[in-house]
Amino acid sequence: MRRITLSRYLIEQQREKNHLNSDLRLLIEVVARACKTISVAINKGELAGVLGSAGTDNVQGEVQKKLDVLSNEILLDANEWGGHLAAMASEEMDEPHPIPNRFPKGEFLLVFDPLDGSSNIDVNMTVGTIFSVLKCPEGVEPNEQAFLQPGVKQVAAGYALYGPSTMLVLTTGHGVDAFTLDREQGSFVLTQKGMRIPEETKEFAINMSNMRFWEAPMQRYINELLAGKEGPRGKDFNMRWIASMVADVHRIMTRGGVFFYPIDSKTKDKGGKLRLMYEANPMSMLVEQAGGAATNGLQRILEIKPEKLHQRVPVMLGSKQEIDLVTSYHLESQ
Ligand SMILES: O=P(O)(O)OC[C@H]1O[C@](O)(COP(=O)(O)O)[C@@H](O)[C@@H]1O
Ligand SMILES: [Mg+2]
Ligand SMILES: [Mg+2]
Repeated sequence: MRRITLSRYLIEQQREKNHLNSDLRLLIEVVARACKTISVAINKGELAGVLGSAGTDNVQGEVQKKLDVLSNEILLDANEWGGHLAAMASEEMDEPHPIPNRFPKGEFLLVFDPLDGSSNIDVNMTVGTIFSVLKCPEGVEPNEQAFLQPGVKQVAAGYALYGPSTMLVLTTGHGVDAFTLDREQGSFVLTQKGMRIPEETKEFAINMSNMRFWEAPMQRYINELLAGKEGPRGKDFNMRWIASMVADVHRIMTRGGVFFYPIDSKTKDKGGKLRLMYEANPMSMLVEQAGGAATNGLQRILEIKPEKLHQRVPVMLGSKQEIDLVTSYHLESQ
């Protein structure tokens, strides 16, 4: 089989298809390299002393794990000096991180959730990194305002999955391709071209322990799934919940399904649990590029105009038929 490394793939995407320019190519290569470094640290686990809490809180008021902080630093260090970025923003930092003056600057803005699924770290379960790329509007300072663009403006998005094997799943707006890390060679190799999410599914992912806190349309939808063959849906559904969005979304990208983090009475004041810029937007771009759908219950996530960097949103994404149905329940109840 012809082995296509990520480097070769990106050069071909640039040269033959004109899907990206050399700065975006460099950016993706650098992010991929940083993800390899994060993967090595996660793989060593306790041996590298990277497990456990860092003893600090992030801007979201969440306890930071050592790996949250380390992954954030790895992504910042790797991306500062290449000349491809104007600034970076991260779930783990209060403010955007401008490129220091000693380095050249570029046209792109990089946004990331350095370590997703933090509660899985200490139990040796799958976690990931999520990233999104925007263009810095011309003549605009790369401050918070520059980042507040709807998800439709993303020029690339992807995630690294640190599971039994490490994978990189990527879109530059022309479908979704997946790469697997060959640890001996140290390179990501193309292993799946054109990932597609089937329109129909019998599998859903949601944290059911929050059911009593959900709003009526979400309760109605899930109750109908739980009613199985005898209920209005006329079929039995299966459930999975890994509590790492990257892992749950990767399963959906691979074999279909739906993922929900709806608004509930516990998170209503904050607007939801998951973050629009770091989690919802990049995942929605990937899901739509693979033929699925992503809404906040009322509208396409990618069309939401962010009001602040750390904004949170309800998230419903995956197989199109299910997302259309659950969205229609929310719209009806308006
Ligand atoms: O613990 P819960 O409520 O099931 O939430 C799990 C969700 O929280 C997250 O872990 C949030 O991400 P972070 O680990 O980056 O904060 C998602 O990956 C996941 O889907
Ligand atoms: Mg996350
Ligand atoms: Mg995180």
